Amino acid sequence: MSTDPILQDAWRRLATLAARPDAQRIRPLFAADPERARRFTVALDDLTVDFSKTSIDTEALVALLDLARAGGVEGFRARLFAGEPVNMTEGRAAMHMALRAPAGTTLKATLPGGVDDASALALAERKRMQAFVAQVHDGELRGATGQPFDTVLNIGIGGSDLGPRMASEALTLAHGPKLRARFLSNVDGHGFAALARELDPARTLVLVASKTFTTQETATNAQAARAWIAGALGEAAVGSHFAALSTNLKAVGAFGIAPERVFGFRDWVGGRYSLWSPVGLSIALAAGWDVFQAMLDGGHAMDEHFRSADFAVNLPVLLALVGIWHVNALGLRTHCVLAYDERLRRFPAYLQQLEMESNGKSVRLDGTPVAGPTCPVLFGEPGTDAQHSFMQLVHQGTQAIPVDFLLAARPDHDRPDAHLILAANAFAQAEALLRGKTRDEVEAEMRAKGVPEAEIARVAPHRVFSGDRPSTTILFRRLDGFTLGRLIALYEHKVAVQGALWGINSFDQWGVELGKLLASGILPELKPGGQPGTHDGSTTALLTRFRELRQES
Ligand SMILES: O=P(O)(O)OC[C@H]1O[C@](O)(CO)[C@@H](O)[C@@H]1O
Repeated sequence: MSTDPILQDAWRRLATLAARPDAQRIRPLFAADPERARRFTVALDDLTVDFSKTSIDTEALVALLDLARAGGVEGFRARLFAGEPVNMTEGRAAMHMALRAPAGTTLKATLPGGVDDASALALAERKRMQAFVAQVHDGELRGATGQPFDTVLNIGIGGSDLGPRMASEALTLAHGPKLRARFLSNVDGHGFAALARELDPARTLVLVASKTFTTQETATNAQAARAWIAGALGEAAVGSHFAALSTNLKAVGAFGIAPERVFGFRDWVGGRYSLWSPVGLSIALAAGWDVFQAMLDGGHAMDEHFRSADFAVNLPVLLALVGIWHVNALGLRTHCVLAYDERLRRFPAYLQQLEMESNGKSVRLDGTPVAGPTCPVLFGEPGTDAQHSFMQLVHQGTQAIPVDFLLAARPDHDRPDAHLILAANAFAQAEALLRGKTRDEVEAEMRAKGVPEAEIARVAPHRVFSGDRPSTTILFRRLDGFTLGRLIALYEHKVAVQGALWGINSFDQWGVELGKLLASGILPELKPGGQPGTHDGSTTALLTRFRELRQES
């Protein structure tokens, strides 16, 4: 818990406002203020964020903005962009902004061993990537048999998979890819088996994406792909079918990938922020360089906005504060993201890592426990699919779940009727969450249909919607590279602002380590002749049963 009295006051003020009897009501706020929608909507060009369908009123907004100031968000933002080691447990900067900065920018980044000219390094590597992409697209770079590549297979996991997978899908679904992209993340061999059935090794370019190049899943899958290429085309073919995206050039060399096929980056890029780095090569190969560059430009535009806009109109800051209101003031511990856009179907999966790996923490920078909740559990699916699965719970479950709705005004297909149906559903869901349906309305509706009174009494309670369920709508003109870049950077900075306010380090991920360590101990026990180790009773019994089941014919 912070000891700063101004900050403590700011948190207390928020708690007081949240304790008001109507703190979760939203409809009365619209009734009281005809200008509410306008006053609680902020835009950056076409990118429009409407948080009027939350229970944040003027007082709460003032208190939240005060909290942002008292919580040192300005200072944090300055340290972030100055390349200071904001990732204090690893002594590193979080300078992913340098990866999308245009030529002429000077962004530095602290590493454990010194300071990097981050934007210059990023630009140099981007030029190499661009040349590589052009060579693949032009057919200058081909597979060992002389055939041009028709598929890029990205092997990576976590940030080395989720961002590239999400973005390449988002940017190619409308018009088709320049090069088909496939992704292999899970160490489960079924994934590779399915890809090996589908892909032609002679026409597949394999990218091994791993920041550390030590990740077990990626190493296992990369070896499988290597054996697959070598088995089909001969050992000598391997070199022309592989490239690597990593910070660990030594380990890449040991794997046997030639330096000219290695695209590097530095430790000031966190895994979940790496899609802007060479880890995004599959995006550029699939969607084209211009689209990838537009995504970088969009990310940079959001950086500039975040860096310079007053907090009252600063989209990442406001999105962060809306989340703080829900999580800390109102105690809502889940968050749903519904992109009404098939192209963004992997966006919630991507955000799960961005938000939960960044802010799923319970210890403050100074090592003391946090005073309240931090990152909510995030989930989502594309709309309208979500409406036919979990939206029942969002409308009528026992707790309010704040929702982010995302929607493009213009589709990139030629069926405007379908897009209008999609859009109508997005708006209707947000409206239904807000408006709800009273018992009186339900009964009147049933009566008008001639339903008998006994039946009305029996069923009506089940058809009531409480309403006053919060949502934020993010509306934009089109989902192109630029807008996708803006959206991703919007959420990145939102997460960073929340982390700063919670007083935690958003840029490390120690919570993934223990499971990795235990898995490496269990693996030899599972191998033939392996000796059972010391575990809790449940794990010992499960390991025994697993071995028995494997032996049964
Ligand atoms: O790119 P790497 O080093 O293979 O790591 C993959 C992922 O593993 C993690 O370190 C933790 O699971 C993520 O943060 C990262 O994105």
